[in-house]
Amino acid sequence: MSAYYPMMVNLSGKRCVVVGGGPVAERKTLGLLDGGAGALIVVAPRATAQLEKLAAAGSIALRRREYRDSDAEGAFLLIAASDDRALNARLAEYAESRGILVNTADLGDRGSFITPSVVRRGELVIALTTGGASPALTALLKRKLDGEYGPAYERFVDRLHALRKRVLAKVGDPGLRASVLRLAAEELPNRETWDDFGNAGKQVPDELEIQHWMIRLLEAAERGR
Ligand SMILES: C[C@@]1(CC(=O)O)c2cc3[nH]c(cc4nc(cc5[nH]c(cc(n2)[C@H]1CCC(=O)O)[C@@](C)(CC(=O)O)[C@@H]5CCC(=O)O)C(CC(=O)O)=C4CCC(=O)O)c(CCC(=O)O)c3CC(=O)O
Ligand SMILES: NC(=O)C1=CN([C@@H]2O[C@H](COP(=O)(O)OP(=O)(O)OC[C@H]3O[C@@H](n4cnc5c(N)ncnc54)[C@H](O)[C@@H]3O)[C@@H](O)[C@H]2O)C=CC1
Repeated sequence: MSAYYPMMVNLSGKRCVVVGGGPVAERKTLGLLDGGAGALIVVAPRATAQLEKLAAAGSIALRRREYRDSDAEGAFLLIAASDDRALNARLAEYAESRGILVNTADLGDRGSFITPSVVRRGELVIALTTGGASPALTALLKRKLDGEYGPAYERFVDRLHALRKRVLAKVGDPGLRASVLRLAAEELPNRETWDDFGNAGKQVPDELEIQHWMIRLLEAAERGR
């Protein structure tokens, strides 16, 4: 059993390469795009319709042929998702020897990282894994979290972010600052208000609304001292 260290990696401007073009490669490719991968190359003689669509839209560069080592040149990250076990094993070794982060879809702990399940709500990212013990459980828990943390969280986190910037600029006392920001986070959207909140669209938080929120929270924090 391996122990894993979770990180959130910034992929903007980083070259990422996926080897394979089946449903698994497709899922990993979509995950990389959601994660902001800059230059994304997919290499496979056969690719799913969705991967072909992404190529036609210019979101990925699809090389419709077998993998060659030159494909991995300059890569920051590589995903070995072909159905050729020997190739995936060789890719893991090749990438590791060159300091390229590598994931193997069929040989979990042979790579340098594994891919978690992810629920995204704007800047809120919930990632989970069983470390290879049960990907089926990972997928099940993701569906539960997806229901638990609805679309309203995106706007809520946007507003928390705007509030935090304002509080950091305006409130000098670090203790008071922390109290205000903790109180704000405790105002989680609840099930009754979800729909209103979520359906209000992805508005940019209103300056005045944030200012009023900060004043209300400051008063509550002062009262709590
Ligand atoms: C080690 C790891 C390496 C890696 O891929 O990074 C790995 C390995 C393998 N998966 C296999 C099978 C399945 N994988 C899924 C689903 C997912 N697998 C994912 C990750 C991981 N899979 C990493 C561990 C993560 C963890 O444990 O938490 C998810 C979370 C993320 C993603 O892939 O993007 C994604 C859910 C996405 C979502 O829904 O959000 C399902 C369920 C389904 O399809 O519904 C099944 C069938 C049921 C079952 O087997 O449990 C097999 C056997 C293949 C075979 O039989 O040939 C191997 C090979 C092996 O065990 O070594
Ligand atoms: N990690 C995970 O979540 C899961 C992993 N798997 C494993 O992932 C592997 C891939 O699964 P699928 O996408 O369903 O397979 P698939 O058989 O649908 O697709 C395999 C892809 O690999 C490509 N390929 C084969 N040889 C290649 C080469 N030399 N160079 C470049 N591409 C090549 C094929 O053209 C095809 O696009 C399977 O071997 C399976 O063991 C399966 C299910 C889940």
